[in-house]
Amino acid sequence: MAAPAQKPTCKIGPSILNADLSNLQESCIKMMDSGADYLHLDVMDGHFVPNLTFGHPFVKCLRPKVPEAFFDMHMMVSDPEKWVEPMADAGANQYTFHIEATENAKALARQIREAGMKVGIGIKPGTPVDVVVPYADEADMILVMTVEPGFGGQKFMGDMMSKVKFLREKFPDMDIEVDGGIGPNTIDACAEAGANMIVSGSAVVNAENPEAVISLLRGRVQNVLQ
Ligand SMILES: O=C(CO)[C@@H](O)[C@H](O)COP(=O)(O)O
Ligand SMILES: [Fe+2]
Repeated sequence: MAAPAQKPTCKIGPSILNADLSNLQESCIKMMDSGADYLHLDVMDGHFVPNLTFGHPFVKCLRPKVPEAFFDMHMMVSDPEKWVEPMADAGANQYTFHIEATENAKALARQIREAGMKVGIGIKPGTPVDVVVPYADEADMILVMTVEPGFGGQKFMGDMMSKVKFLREKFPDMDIEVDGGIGPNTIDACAEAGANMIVSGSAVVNAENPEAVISLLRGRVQNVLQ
């Protein structure tokens, strides 16, 4: 029997993309100590997006340094099928692939679940939201990108909020994540549209007081969820 549906709760997941890359362990620990609910780890392959970050060997080294953290892998890669088992083995908790990167989203979702991870499905700004609907049953979370994937520190695309609203109306119990350009000035639009998983990179990582920013973001989302 399927588990009973649970109302989505607010979760704040810092992206460490714009942190000091030579000291990611410390940045991750700092984010968790500042009240992060999870860590959003951006994997880029230089092909699906025009930038390179890190892969499963890095995740495997990071895992024991932040053993309690939930790792949400944002896989901006062209062959998402290829890295499922290595990421699971490295200690990833959720594997978010892009719908644009696979020809068989259903099979990929099954592969991820069989590997013991939660399933996230992401859409780029140019992808219509209805593309993801047939796969929603297979997913724990849908990610609506609010910037073109590839780089941190970009400008928030407010016109993506219509996608979030559409998904929230259709799937009241689903985790809906937004990612890109989110901080104190853009959180209200995300919260009002119905997002409950909030990725924030530069606004949190570059803040003098990351704890205060995380708490502000959480407060704004919780106000709407209540
Ligand atoms: O996936 C991406 C970019 O491709 C994001 O996770 C960004 O890294 C978030 O950073 P900010 O836009 O919040 O600075
Ligand atoms: Fe991301």
